[in-house]
Amino acid sequence: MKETKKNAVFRVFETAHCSPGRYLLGVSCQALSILLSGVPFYTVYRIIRIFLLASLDGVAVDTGSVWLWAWITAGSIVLGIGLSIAGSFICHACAFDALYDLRMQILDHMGKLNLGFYTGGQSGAVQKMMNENMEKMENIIAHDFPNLVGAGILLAALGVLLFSLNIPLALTIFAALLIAFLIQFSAFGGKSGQQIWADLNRSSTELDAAFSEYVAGMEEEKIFGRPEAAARRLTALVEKNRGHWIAYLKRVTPVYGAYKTITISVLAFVLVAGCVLLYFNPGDTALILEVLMSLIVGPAVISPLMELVELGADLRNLSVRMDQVEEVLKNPAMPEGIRNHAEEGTEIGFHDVSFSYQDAADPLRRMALDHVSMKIPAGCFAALVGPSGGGKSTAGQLLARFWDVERGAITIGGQDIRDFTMEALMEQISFVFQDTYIFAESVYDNIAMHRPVSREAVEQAAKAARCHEFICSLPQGYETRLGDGGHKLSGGEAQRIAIARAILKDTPIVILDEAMAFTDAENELALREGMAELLKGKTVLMIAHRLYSIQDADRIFVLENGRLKEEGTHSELLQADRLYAHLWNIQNETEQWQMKTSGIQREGGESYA
Ligand SMILES: Nc1ncnc2c1ncn2[C@@H]1O[C@H](COP(=O)(O)OP(=O)(O)OP(=O)(O)O)[C@@H](O)[C@H]1O
Repeated sequence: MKETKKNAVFRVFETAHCSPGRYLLGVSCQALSILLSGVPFYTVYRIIRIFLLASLDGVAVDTGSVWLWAWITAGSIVLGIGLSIAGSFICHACAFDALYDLRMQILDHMGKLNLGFYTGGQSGAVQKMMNENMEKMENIIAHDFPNLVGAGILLAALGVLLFSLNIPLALTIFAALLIAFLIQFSAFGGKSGQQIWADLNRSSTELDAAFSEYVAGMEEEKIFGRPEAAARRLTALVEKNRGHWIAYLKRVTPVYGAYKTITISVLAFVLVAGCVLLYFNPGDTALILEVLMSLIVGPAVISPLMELVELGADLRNLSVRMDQVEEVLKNPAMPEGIRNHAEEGTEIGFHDVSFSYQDAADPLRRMALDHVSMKIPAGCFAALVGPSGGGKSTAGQLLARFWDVERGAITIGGQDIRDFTMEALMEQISFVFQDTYIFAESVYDNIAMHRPVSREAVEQAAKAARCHEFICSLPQGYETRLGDGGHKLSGGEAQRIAIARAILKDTPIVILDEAMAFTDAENELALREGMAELLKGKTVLMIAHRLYSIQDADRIFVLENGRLKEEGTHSELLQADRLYAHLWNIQNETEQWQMKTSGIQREGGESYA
């Protein structure tokens, strides 16, 4: 059965917990002010009527009544302005409150989601929603919805007035407008109309995505590919989009022209109908006045009707935006435990852990970790190695609860990590990623990460992470602004900032995921010396590709295709002569080959190394 969704405005207020009563008051004020904007049409008619009747009857004009209607006109205008200001103020306040509450809910909820949410594609959608959608929702709630209600009420009131005045004339006005709107709907209605609209939307989205990719991939395309081929692909999409626009315009333009002409010339329809009525009822003074009234009030119907149609589309828009908000809020929050700290040390245990990124029902499901059991004693320097895609990063991320395991358990100090509060877990773990995010803030803030730490502590951590020197050479030293619009760091420099963060955080467990991937040989050596002292006594899980960098590890775990293949020390694993020994030999051969080739080049005197 098709699910019927509640009105989008109700959904906003239901989700955002903002007073619907206050909003209703604001909308009522706005609606009343719009309704009052119709009053002068009636009062002016009454004034003209007084003058016309006096001149037809040859009597003096009833100036008292004229003044009364004039005062009513002025009063309705002043009251309308007052109500409009009050309504607008209340509706804006409600919209800001509602959106503030929605933003806070989303932020709060995002804080409860597993960290894996941020490594997926959804974070981009959330960014878009927080920036673009919220702004547009404010507009719809503060302006469009009150205007829509006001336009509806005004339309109903004018309808009642016109029908009570003269039914054939009222029917003429509404029939003309109905025909105009039916013509307009015909442009988008029907299978072919909807197809044209859907094709245009699809090709525009496709074009946007292609443009972004074209710009983002320009470097690679120029170096490895053929930029002219990429430009041709883009040109084809531009042509396609142009074709859809032409099809759309061919359909819409004549229809829109007819719609506009009919709505604007509603007066002509009233005039024709009025003349016909007067032809059959010559000398009917009341009828003359009714025709006059219809001529004055008729055009007043057009603008609220147009607003109803246009704002209706905006409301559909609000519904789509609310769907996106609800989509994020629907992501289940990660259940947290109640343990505030680890009492039993920092031994890490993987107990028969299985995990997949795909659902159980997915036919392409592949286990990222498959029945993995590992024990890393407290204070141990452990390494995770193995072929690419073996599950090393996944294992590190599961330990920090980026996701929860599907089977088995991960423990710290014998305690399931799911029993800890997230804060308690994060107090035990530091994570240094291969790709480091640098905030658009000062170097100091990027290392301190908004924690109350002294300048000395930050500098000490930077010294240990071998980044103090390059920081001092920056224009404003530790106050230099980094990130977007600021000083750009190299990959290696950014990674050393991340290591400084971890050193400063000083947690008993440190996970290093290819943390030295961007570090050159000289810096890696210096970094190791600096870190050795700081990692002393800590439980370290190092994920590495370069085996020579972990040969001193107390324990090495070798993962392949999500399975733990072997474990031991470097010499034990070499002796076992299995996967690790094989990988070690390949890396050695590669290095010797590199040394040989650079040697040959040097001998030939043509080396650029
Ligand atoms: N966010 C993700 N969504 C879906 N699949 C993923 C995700 N991250 C990793 N995978 C898949 O899970 C498997 C294990 O990946 P993982 O990154 O843990 O391996 P790895 O050993 O760290 O690889 P590498 O050495 O190349 O970094 C791979 O098949 C990978 O394609």
